[in-house]
Amino acid sequence: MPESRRPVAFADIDTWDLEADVVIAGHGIAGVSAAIEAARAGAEVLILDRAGGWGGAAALSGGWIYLGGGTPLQRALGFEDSAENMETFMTAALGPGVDGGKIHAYAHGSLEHYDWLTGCGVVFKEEFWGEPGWEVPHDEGLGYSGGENASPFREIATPAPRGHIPQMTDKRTGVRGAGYMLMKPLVETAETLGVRAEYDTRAQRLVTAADGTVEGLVARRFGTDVRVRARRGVVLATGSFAYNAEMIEAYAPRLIGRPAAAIEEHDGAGILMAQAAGAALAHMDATEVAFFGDPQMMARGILVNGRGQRFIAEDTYGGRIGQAVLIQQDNAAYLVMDMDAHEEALGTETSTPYFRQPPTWAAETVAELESDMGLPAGTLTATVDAYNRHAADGADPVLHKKAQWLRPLSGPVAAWDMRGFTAGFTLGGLRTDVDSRVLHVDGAPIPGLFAAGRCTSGVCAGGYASGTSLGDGSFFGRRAGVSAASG
Ligand SMILES: Cc1cc2nc3c(=O)[nH]c(=O)nc-3n(C[C@H](O)[C@H](O)[C@H](O)COP(=O)(O)OP(=O)(O)OC[C@H]3O[C@@H](n4cnc5c(N)ncnc54)[C@H](O)[C@@H]3O)c2cc1C
Repeated sequence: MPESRRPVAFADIDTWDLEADVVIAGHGIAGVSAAIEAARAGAEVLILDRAGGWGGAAALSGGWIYLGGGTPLQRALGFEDSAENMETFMTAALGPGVDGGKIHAYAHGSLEHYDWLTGCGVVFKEEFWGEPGWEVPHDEGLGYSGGENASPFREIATPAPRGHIPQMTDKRTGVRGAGYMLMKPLVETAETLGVRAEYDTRAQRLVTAADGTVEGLVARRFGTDVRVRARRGVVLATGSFAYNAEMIEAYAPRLIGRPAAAIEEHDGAGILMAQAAGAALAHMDATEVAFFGDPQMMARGILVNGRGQRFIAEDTYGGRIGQAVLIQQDNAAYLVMDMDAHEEALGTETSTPYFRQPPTWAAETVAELESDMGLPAGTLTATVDAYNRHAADGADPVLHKKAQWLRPLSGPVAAWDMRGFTAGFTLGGLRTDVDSRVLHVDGAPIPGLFAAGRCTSGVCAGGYASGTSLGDGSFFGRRAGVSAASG
């Protein structure tokens, strides 16, 4: 029998085990941001987490947080940006079907959000990393993180790097990574404000009054029910459903067997609890998709599909490549490079040296390579012929890779079999308004219920840029805290 998610009737509870004005389920990025703002608004705040401590996926993460509009860091490093420019990029890159109100609020609130983060003690080092990469190799504070400077977005909006990375020392993911360096000052800020936390406490069901108002929740701790009263509001901040196999099958089946950049605690609990109280959902099919390739190599080569054809500008954001491979190319991709390009790539710095594996095939000619790869005769050769003809003129009229990466392939060539090299996490979830109120299927807010982070549908409706999860989790987490505190 699956555990019940149905709301418990408020009238049936006589005694409460824990009590606060605002009760938050989940002590990751959305939860801690909600806690700080609720406490600052004068509420007594209690955070519950099913894990043994704070942090969630956020503390293990790469720490990229999407900020722009001309932040002090962008300006100090010589980059022009505006809220309008940021909004244009986000609308184009994170759709189709973005929530225009959320993107507008996010882009226009970004400067203030930057100040809020640094005011809580988050440090961004004044150094830019401009090479292709998944993460910065050192402690640089700014980088491109969503294909802003690659086709098609560089033609749609003025390119500006918006991936802000909290400074780390002696980088060690999960201990001294940038995600940890984002979470630590926020948690310390919450503690200073008197926010309490209870761990090993798993929120299971909401408690609702007869009129549907959320009055608290029931959690499980070591096999026992814990009844938690929320005098002003409950905030759900429990993360994605990447590790709920049934939900993945139902909503985002391309991710079956390939969860990544998520934690096992992301089992969709917050979504299910709220759904059982009538909450609406949005973009449940949307997924972030990482691609296990080295960006320094990909930019210098060509990526082809199972028909030997190019399908994306190879110098774009790796997450955009991942989505294209998994969703449009049946999870099949091959990287093709000549020897010179390969050697040049190996001479560069990367944060992902483990993606630099030896090639699967190597041959003297493209025709031989094509045959070794089992591609239909004439397909890869036609692709390379066309690529080379235009690359010789410094152009890529097919996919618009930037001129700096264009060079005809010549001499011995090699290919990497990258079929199935994708994994990711879910972006869909509860439908919330710009004030992080959870919306009922009838469109009205559910009284007393708020949510943020990956258990909601945030700024990403389809596309993704690194930093938008920590970004919208913290931005709309804050709003959830303010709304919940105002009762
Ligand atoms: C290796 C890695 C790298 C990443 N890199 C980046 C990056 O650079 N930039 C970026 O934007 N994103 C990145 N992400 C993704 C990002 O970390 C998450 O999407 C983000 O943390 C989601 O925020 P959240 O608050 O919704 O969830 P979390 O930060 O995971 O917090 C959710 C919390 O809820 C708790 N919880 C779950 N269920 C319950 C329950 N029933 N009751 C009580 N508590 C519960 C969990 O234990 C967890 O502590 C990365 C993730 C990983 C793992």
